[in-house]
Amino acid sequence: MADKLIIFDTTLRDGEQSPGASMTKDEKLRIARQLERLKVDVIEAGFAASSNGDFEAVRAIANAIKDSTVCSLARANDRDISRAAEALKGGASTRIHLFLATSALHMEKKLRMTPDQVFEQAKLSVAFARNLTGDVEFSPEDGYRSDPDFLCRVLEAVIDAGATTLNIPDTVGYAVPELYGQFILDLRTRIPNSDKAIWSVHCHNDLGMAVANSLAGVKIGGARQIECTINGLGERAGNCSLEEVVMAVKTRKDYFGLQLGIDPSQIVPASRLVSQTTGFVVQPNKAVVGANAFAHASGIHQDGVLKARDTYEIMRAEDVGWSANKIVLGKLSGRNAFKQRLQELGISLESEAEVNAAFAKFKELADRKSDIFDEDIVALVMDESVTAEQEHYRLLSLSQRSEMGERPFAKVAFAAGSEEFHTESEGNGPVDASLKAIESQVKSGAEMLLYSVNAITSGSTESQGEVTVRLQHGGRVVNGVGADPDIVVASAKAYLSALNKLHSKNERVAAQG
Ligand SMILES: CC(=O)SCCNC(=O)CCNC(=O)[C@H](O)C(C)(C)COP(=O)(O)OP(=O)(O)OC[C@H]1O[C@@H](n2cnc3c(N)ncnc32)[C@H](O)[C@@H]1OP(=O)(O)O
Ligand SMILES: CC(C)C(=O)C(=O)O
Repeated sequence: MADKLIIFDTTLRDGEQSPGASMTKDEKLRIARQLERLKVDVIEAGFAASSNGDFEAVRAIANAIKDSTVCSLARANDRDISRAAEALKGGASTRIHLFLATSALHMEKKLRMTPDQVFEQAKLSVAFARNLTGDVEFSPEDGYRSDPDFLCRVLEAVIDAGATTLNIPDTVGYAVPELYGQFILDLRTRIPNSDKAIWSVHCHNDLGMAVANSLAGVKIGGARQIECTINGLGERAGNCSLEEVVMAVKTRKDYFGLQLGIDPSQIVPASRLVSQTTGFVVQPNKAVVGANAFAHASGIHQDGVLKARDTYEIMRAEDVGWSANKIVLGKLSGRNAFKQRLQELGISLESEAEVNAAFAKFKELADRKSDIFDEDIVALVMDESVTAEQEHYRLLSLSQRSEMGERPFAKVAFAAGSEEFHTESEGNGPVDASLKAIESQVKSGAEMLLYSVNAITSGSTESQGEVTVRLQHGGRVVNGVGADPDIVVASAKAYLSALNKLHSKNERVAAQG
């Protein structure tokens, strides 16, 4: 491939350095297999010398993975390097990744070494690793904050010692794109043997610029490997997001002009797997993999996307592994999106006036309910409202008892026309007991399709609760809504409200017949 960008995934090493993201061997193996399906070029599987568990994880991944290079991190000392080599032994394609800090701050305060000692140790450890494998990456840790003259000296020496990839980390996320890109370019220009190695970027997201910096390292600096993680997982604020750099390079091929080996349709499955494994939720507005990345909630955008998708989408949801883009109906939606959804649901209304009436009801509902499901729309168009005077069933009183370890119990009094009913039942919970008590008298035979609770006044446990109950009977679907600060009372009201709608339809049908 002419000008290929190598994707080096470090979810299993730097990603695992996120507090709370540690993974077992089996979890790492599962993710490695998904990374192989995603066709990443290099999988950094762990830091073999860090623990027996990580050693075993690197070993298992090196044995299982055939299509990606498997890599282990190691400090610049013989023990770490030997452990990495041992864990990687037998792998189809493997790499040892050595690091040693080169910034004045790290050398003096952390390593407590002089620059000359660091220079020697870098050279010796690369040479040692090169005796064990043909693929050696060297990272001058905190490289971006290092003195460029010293860095050039070290990098030139490690290339001579056999390093095949030079990775320039912005370890603390201090870089800005133009400066980082120029930094890489300057190093490449100044070092005489720079073309003997592949140049790589590794950026952290402390200032939210990891992706921008990595792309500048490629575009301005001429790097041909990006180190990144799924969902941007990583130490502190994380690393460069794989999904974002990959889709940026693919979508803006006109600008970057680079080839990638990645199969983008595996991006969303990889994101989900990493999120489920680590318990790190992906924010809804996260680029590419967030739940809202291909969702449209406002009428003007929905209208545009329905007419021509590219009015508001620069990539196809299906291309990155979503099943489709989403038109999310809600209070900001317009008539065109609503009509389209009716069509998809197989509902054809007779006239524009009927569509308008249904749309008005839909807007009213959407003002009260944040999530509008397809079933809400079906209920809405099949439903007919019942005025207070037409109400057949009315709640009179409700009491319930629920104690830990005992089966909940409810007593309900309600009116049906001019009659009063006093009824009681047990149930799985107080709501179930109350609805069973009502049903034991009404005997509607209706099937409950949905029960949902929303807080109308938000933000605290003092909120008014709104319950929606959807019932189906005799081919009809109705929604009943009830509100009350007590969720059990709101549920009984919603149930009776749905029964009222079924009752009023039955009455009308009987009157017509
Ligand atoms: C920028 C990065 O992300 S680097 C990778 C960071 N990842 C991790 O640290 C996760 C895995 N780490 C570990 O499990 C442990 O820290 C180990 C096993 C590596 C080391 O544990 P310990 O031997 O107990 O040492 P500890 O972590 O307390 O201190 C690190 C030591 O390594 C030295 N060191 C740090 N970097 C390097 C390096 N690149 N090469 C050689 N020595 C190094 C430090 O100077 C310190 O040495 P000292 O003990 O003589 O002061
Ligand atoms: C080991 C190196 C590449 C690293 O993770 C960093 O410097 O952030």
